[in-house]
Amino acid sequence: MSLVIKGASLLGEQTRDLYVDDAGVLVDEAPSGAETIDAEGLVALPGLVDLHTHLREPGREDAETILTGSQAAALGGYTAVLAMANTSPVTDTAEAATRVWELGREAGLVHVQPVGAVTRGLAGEELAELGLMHRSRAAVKVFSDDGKCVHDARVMRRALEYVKAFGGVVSQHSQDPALAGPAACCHEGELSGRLGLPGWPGIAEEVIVARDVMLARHTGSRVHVAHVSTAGSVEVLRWAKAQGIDVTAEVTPHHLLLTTDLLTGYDPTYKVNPPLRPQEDVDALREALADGTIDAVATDHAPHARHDKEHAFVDAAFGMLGIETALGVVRTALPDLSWADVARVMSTTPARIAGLADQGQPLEPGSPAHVVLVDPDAAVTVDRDASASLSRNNPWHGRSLASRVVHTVYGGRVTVRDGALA
Ligand SMILES: NC(=O)N[C@@H](CC(=O)O)C(=O)O
Ligand SMILES: [Zn+2]
Ligand SMILES: [Zn+2]
Repeated sequence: MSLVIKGASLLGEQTRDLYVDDAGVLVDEAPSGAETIDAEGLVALPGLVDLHTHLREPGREDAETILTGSQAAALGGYTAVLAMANTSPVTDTAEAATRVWELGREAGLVHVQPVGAVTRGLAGEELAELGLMHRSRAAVKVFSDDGKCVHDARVMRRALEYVKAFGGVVSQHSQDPALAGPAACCHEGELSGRLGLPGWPGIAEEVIVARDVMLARHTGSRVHVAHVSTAGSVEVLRWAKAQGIDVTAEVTPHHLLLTTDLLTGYDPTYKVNPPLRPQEDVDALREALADGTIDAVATDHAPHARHDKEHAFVDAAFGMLGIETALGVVRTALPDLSWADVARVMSTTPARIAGLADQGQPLEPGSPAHVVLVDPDAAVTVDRDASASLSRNNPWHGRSLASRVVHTVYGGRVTVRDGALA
C-alpha cells in the first residue's frame, strides 16, 4: 500500500511530504491512490533501532513473545530490535537464531534481528556456533551472553578474534562476578548499607570495560559495551576512543533518568542489572551521550512475569520494561538534545553498530520507508496496563513523559496509527 506522509518536519527541521511506493520505498513523487497520513506538526525520524531487547521467546512466553514484544516496539517507534540470546533454549546455534528471525518475520511489525550467544548455554566456557550463526539466514553479527558477563578473558579474546573475520561485534554485559556476584542487587554505597541489600559496586563494571577495550585494541576487533551505568566506565570509554580503539557503548533510558534512591521503598520494579546509580553517574551518562562518548540508547527491555518479579527485593528478577517509553524518557532526560541527535543515538548509530544496512537510513528517496512520526509537544502519562507487553514491570507507570509516538511505518506498512496498533 503506497503512502503520502503530509507535512512532517524531517528531524525537526525542514517540512516536506514523504512518498512511499508499493514496495515500501521512499520515492520522490506522490504515488497514485496512496493512503494519506496527516503529519502536520509532527517530527519525522528514521524508525528507531534497539540494540538490546529481551523478547523471551522461546521459553518464557508468559513474560513476552516475539509478537507482543514486536507490538511494544512498534508502539515505541521502533522498526528494528536486536533480540537478546538469553532465552530458553539459548540462541547459541544457527537453528535457534533462524527460528527467532522467522518468528520475527511472521510477526512482521519490526525487523527482529537475533543476537547470538558468545558461549554455549551462556556458560562462559566454550564458544557457541558463532560462524554458523553468522552464515545462517539470520546473518547474526552481534553476539552477547547478556544477563551474564563473558568474564574469562581468554574466552573473550577468542570470541573477539573469531568475529573479527566477518566484521562481527561482541556486546558485553560488563559485570565482574568476583566483585558483584549474583546476589548483588543494589548500587554499593551508603544506601545499600542502610537498606541491608548486597551492593553492586561501579568498579565491577569498570574493570571489565577497561579489560575489554584493551582486548579490542589487542585483537583489532570490535567491542560494544551494553548498558553502561557509571561515570568511571565513561572515563574509560573516553580514553579508549581517543586512542582509536574500536569500541562502542549504549546507555539505557532508565540509567538516564532514574537514581538509586528509588530503592528506599524496596519496590522490585526498580531492581535492574546493572543497578540504578547515584545522580553523579546519571549526569556523566547524559553528558557522554550528548558528546558522543556513548554512541546509542538501547532499551534493555526486560519483561518479567508477576511470579518472578513480585517478591522480596533480594529474590525478585532483575529487569524492567522500556521499549514503549524509551523515546519519551530520552526526551524527558535530555530535553536539549536536537531531533537530529535523537535520530543519531536511537536509529542511525545503532543500525550501524548492528550492521543493519536497511535501517537508520536518511529519509530520502531510495531509502526503505522505516519512519516514526512524533508529536514533539505532547506529553504522555504512562499506564502500565495500556501496554502491548505481556509483563507489567514498568518503572514509568504514572509518570508523565515528554513527546508522543503517533505513527510508525515499517517498510511502508503502517504498524502504529494515532498511537495504537494499526
Ligand atoms: N537487565 C536486566 O536486569 N535483566 C536482563 C538481563 C540483562 O540485561 O543483564 C534480563 O534478561 O532480564
Ligand atoms: Zn545485561
Ligand atoms: Zn539485557
